[in-house]
Amino acid sequence: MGLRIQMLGTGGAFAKRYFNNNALLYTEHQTLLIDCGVTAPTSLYQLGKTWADIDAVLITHIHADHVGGLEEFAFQMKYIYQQRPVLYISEQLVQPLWEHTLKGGLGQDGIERLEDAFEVRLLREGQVTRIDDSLQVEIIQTPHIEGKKSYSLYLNGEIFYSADMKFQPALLQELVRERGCRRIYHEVQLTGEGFVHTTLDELLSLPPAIRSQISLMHYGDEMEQFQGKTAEMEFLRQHEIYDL
Ligand SMILES: O=c1ccn([C@@H]2O[C@@H]3COP(=O)(O)O[C@H]3[C@H]2O)c(=O)[nH]1
Ligand SMILES: [Zn+2]
Ligand SMILES: [Zn+2]
Repeated sequence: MGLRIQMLGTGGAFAKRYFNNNALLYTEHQTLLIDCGVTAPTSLYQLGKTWADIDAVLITHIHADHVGGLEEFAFQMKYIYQQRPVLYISEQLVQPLWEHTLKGGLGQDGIERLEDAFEVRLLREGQVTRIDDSLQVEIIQTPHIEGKKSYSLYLNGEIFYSADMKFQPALLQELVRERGCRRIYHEVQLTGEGFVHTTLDELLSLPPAIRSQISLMHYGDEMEQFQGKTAEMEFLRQHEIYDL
């Protein structure tokens, strides 16, 4: 069986009808959590899973809807499961994640740096990191917030996972035309200007050949009003399991 994806949540940062946009990626042998936001623990619980079911976590950027659940993850693994979970992360995010996000809560009881709480495995742009026999990942820095680094993921040389990003049509065209991309999981901001996200109108401006590869995630509570208004692009539904 190939790769499968199950969204812990498909919501944007302020969504209340959907959990934070975090994903469980099931390979042959492992479960990888992509981002771990504030609502990840509750969503995991609703799926009847525990942190022990997660083999590794990968962080794309340090907004709370993507990292707000990491303290609980690290503490439960330390105090309940006596394990140090694996964390895949861009080397550029190690320092800001620890100094600006985790240090206040996690800094205790011998935990003085990120590596004391997690087995850190560094990701680097331009490099492909093998997570297991059926999953390789490459990080691609994409524009999101000025001065805050954020990374999209290119999985197995064929699946693009946007994380949070502004519209990058040239990147999407290049991935599809030159790098064999056959599937795109893309964030979408359904209303308002795309200052830090990609708007639905921007995605609708793409050629049908690209739009037909796109599944939509990281959307607001108003999603239901946009059913039938997204051309070939389907909304991912949280907790459903999809073959990649
Ligand atoms: O100019 C603006 C406007 C809105 N915001 C919000 O802050 C949110 C942080 O999480 P997110 O990256 O999922 O989404 C972001 C936006 O919802 C912003 O950062 N800058
Ligand atoms: Zn977000
Ligand atoms: Zn963000």
